Amino acid sequence: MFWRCLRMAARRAKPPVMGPKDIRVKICGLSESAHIDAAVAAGATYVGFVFFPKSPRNVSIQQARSLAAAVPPGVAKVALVVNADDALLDQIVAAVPLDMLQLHGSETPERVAEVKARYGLPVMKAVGVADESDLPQLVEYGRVVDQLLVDAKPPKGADLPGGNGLSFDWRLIANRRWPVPWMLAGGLTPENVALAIQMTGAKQVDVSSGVESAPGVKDPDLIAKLIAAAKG
Ligand SMILES: O=C(O)c1ccccc1NCC(=O)[C@H](O)[C@H](O)COP(=O)(O)O
Repeated sequence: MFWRCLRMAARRAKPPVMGPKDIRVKICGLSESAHIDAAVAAGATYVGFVFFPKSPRNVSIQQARSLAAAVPPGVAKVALVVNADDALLDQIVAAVPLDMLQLHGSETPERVAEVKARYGLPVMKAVGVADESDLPQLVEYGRVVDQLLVDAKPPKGADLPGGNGLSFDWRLIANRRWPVPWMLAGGLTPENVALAIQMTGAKQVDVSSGVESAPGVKDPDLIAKLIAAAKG
């Protein structure tokens, strides 16, 4: 009896531990259903569609609509936009069944709040990090968003505000925490993702060019390798 009570107390005292397999992965910039299938089969939690004409990963609203139909329940469909106005967002949200909006431009906290209220969808805001001075923005946006995307800051004059395959110094965010869930992004690959998770404590990662064989061309093997490496 004594030992049974002791065992039960020990079990109760154990805090729930998040194992490496619980790491959530978002594969961003998908434009072919075979690649969505590969991401889903490998255990992706989120798939992202890019609506940004300058991007090699850009999809039309009709394309995204049919890609979204191939995503099984339980995998979140994310629309990525850059400084989109209401007219564009209205069209995307009306046509594509979505679980989240990702704002990847210079949207202000006020605009983020407006988008959240207008569409009633969870909003993730990307914040570019290059050095210590970029960190206060994460606190500011953390007050209005549902999730933060902690991404590498694009180089000056870059065509794309994200998806550049560049990392930032992960030591900058080691042991930092924000009041909302967050994803680590920027230059993650099957080779470095485990170290990035270990150094930053990220529980979610977002990857685009690190699982491509050429800009905009996803590689199913790299998708599987990346997700396996992230989940330990
Ligand atoms: O991926 C794009 O082409 C893109 C275009 C415009 C804005 C954002 C874009 N990508 C944002 C993402 O969510 C990427 O997954 C994130 O920046 C990481 O990219 P990468 O370093 O290529 O893994």
